[in-house]
Amino acid sequence: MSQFWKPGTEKPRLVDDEEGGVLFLTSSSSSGYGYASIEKQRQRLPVYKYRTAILYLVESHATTIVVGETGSGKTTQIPQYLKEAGWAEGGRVIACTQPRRLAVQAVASRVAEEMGVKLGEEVGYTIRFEDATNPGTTVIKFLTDGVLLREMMGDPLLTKYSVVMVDEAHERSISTDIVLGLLKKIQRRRSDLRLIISSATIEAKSMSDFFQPSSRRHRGSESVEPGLKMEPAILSVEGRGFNVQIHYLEEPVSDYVRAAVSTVLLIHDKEPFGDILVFLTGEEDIEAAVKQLTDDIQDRKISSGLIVLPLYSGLPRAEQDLIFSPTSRGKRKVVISTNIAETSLTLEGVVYLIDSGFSKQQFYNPITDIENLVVAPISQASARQRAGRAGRVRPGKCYRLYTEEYFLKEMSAQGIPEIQRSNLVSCIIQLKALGIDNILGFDWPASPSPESMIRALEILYSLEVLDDDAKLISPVGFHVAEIPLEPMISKMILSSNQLGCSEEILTISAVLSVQSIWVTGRGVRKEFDEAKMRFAAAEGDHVTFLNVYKGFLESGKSSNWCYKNYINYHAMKKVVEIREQLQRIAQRLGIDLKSCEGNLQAVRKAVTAGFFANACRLEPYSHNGMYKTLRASQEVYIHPSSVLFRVNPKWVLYQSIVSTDRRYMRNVISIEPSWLTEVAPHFYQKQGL
Ligand SMILES: Nc1ncnc2c1ncn2[C@@H]1O[C@H](COP(=O)(O)OP(=O)(O)OP(=O)(O)O)[C@@H](O)[C@H]1O
Repeated sequence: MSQFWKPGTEKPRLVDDEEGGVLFLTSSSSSGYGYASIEKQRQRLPVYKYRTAILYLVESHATTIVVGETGSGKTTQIPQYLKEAGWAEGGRVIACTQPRRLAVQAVASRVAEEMGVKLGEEVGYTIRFEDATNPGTTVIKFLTDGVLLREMMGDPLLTKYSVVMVDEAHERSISTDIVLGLLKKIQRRRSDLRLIISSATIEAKSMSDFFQPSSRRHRGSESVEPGLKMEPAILSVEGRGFNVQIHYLEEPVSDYVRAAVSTVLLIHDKEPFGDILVFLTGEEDIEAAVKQLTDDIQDRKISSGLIVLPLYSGLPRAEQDLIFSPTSRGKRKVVISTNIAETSLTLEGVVYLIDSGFSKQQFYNPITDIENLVVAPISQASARQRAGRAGRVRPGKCYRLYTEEYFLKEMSAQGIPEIQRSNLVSCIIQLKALGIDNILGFDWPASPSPESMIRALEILYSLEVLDDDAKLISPVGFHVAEIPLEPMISKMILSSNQLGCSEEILTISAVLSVQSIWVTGRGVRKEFDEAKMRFAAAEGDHVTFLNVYKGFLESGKSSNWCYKNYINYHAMKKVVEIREQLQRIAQRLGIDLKSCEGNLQAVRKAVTAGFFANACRLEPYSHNGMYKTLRASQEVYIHPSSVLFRVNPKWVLYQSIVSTDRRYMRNVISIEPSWLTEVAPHFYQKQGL
């Protein structure tokens, strides 16, 4: 297929000679970046001209909102300016949050490099399950907003931080929104705490409205510093790194994976060297693109020089890190990614950017309690962030796989905040653990629907982590809140302690935390089904996972073994990683690490103790495998990927639902109905079961 590219109307902003001319590289390899000293590179970033203004505003205002183009230097420079100005003196720490783990690590290592210090000492980072900081020496700390939220459980006023910078605030992840609401609350108690809210595409006005002091807030303030302004300041950083030329399609395409592959080959044929970053939506279409690209290269007998690298959250760390390795001369790297690379990342060699215009997004319906991950159009703000991954160390080109008219007329300016389209169970338990009892009255930057909140409270109540007054029950509620997984999985882990099967349940929890351990896209369906049958357990998917995990360990964690058995090697390595981390947390919570030695009833009961609310019964006389949920009498079916597909036991539990033509249950296990009343008598009444 061919594409018809036309340059977009976004005016190319030419690089000011003085600002960026010297940085222009003729060398295609990333190693060329070393020509200018790091100090010079820092001074050439647009944000440098605003250094004094930023420091003045932070000094004089409780909250400063910084809006600046992608690549202008907000993330890497502002924390350093603050440190240079003394905000890290006296044992205080400067925090900078990011919505994504990958960005946290990448920016922390860049800042450590710029400061000439070892990562993990003066500059450190913390992400879920990984802490690379030194409490004695770290003064600039990058962390996900989810981790900052967890830190608040131990230190509600965040006393060790002098400044918290919430970066990429436009993303409006659930954690970002909760963090913003809580920081506003903390400010009322700590006027010495400074906030910086930054992004390239944030709606500064609405953010500023959110942080306006209310009279109520003033009354509650304790000893406001003299001269400190509580009204937020807004600073707009003008200028960008390098020009990124935007190209749109003349006609829409229906198959964006195919279009992305063709565009990669087109660039490789026609354009000078420079790496390519492609944004697709998820593991399946990324792996499909990797395969198509590899096949096309072979068919066309191109002496390729192309190094194709997938990037998604399900990949183990070592594989993800390959995207940062420098490209050797004569080679071209193609990174095919989900939106985990959308914000804050600088991949030095990237010159060309291909944007499919889609991402996978969560949509939750509180009435049916069904959460769907669907492929949906991105917003203009996301498209700008994606384009901003090029043009960071040299000029770039961005190919949008949609028309300009579509960008201007169909794409929304900003996405819907995650809090308004997600299940709130995890979010509410965290707020409760922080002592926020009046959830409905919480000051949200964007309010979630009352239905979602009520549904989440109901689920937490049924899990027996909240009492009749909707307060966390000690200690179980606090333990569930402490395990960084969805509360139903956490509850299952805690229950495994009494049932003597924590070893097995930790494995199951780790598998439930990755997307899928099966490789479905390869070869013939029949072969895949046969491979799966080698591990299949009559009890269902959870027990099957135990068999796969055992086989993987016995094979010496062999990739070959995975390949032969249609098992996703990357996912299995991730399972091993997550399991190790969960084991440490379980020990900290006093859970005995014990195996039930094949007593599968204990394992199934522990799963029931977490997921009892997702119980379903096969409809009597059903010929097509129709189940009804016990809770809402919803019609559901076992997903074809489950080992219980067509087996249809009478009583089952599921982990999640995916809706396509029907509502399908994923990760299904058979149970005895009597266990429901045994583990959750408060939830199920004996009658009728
Ligand atoms: N790892 C790196 N290698 C080389 N240059 C880098 C690296 N990280 C950052 N830079 C340089 O610093 C510039 C500023 O990056 P920074 O992440 O601070 O920008 P930003 O304004 O926060 O952008 P964004 O909103 O896209 O995150 C980049 O455009 C690039 O020139």
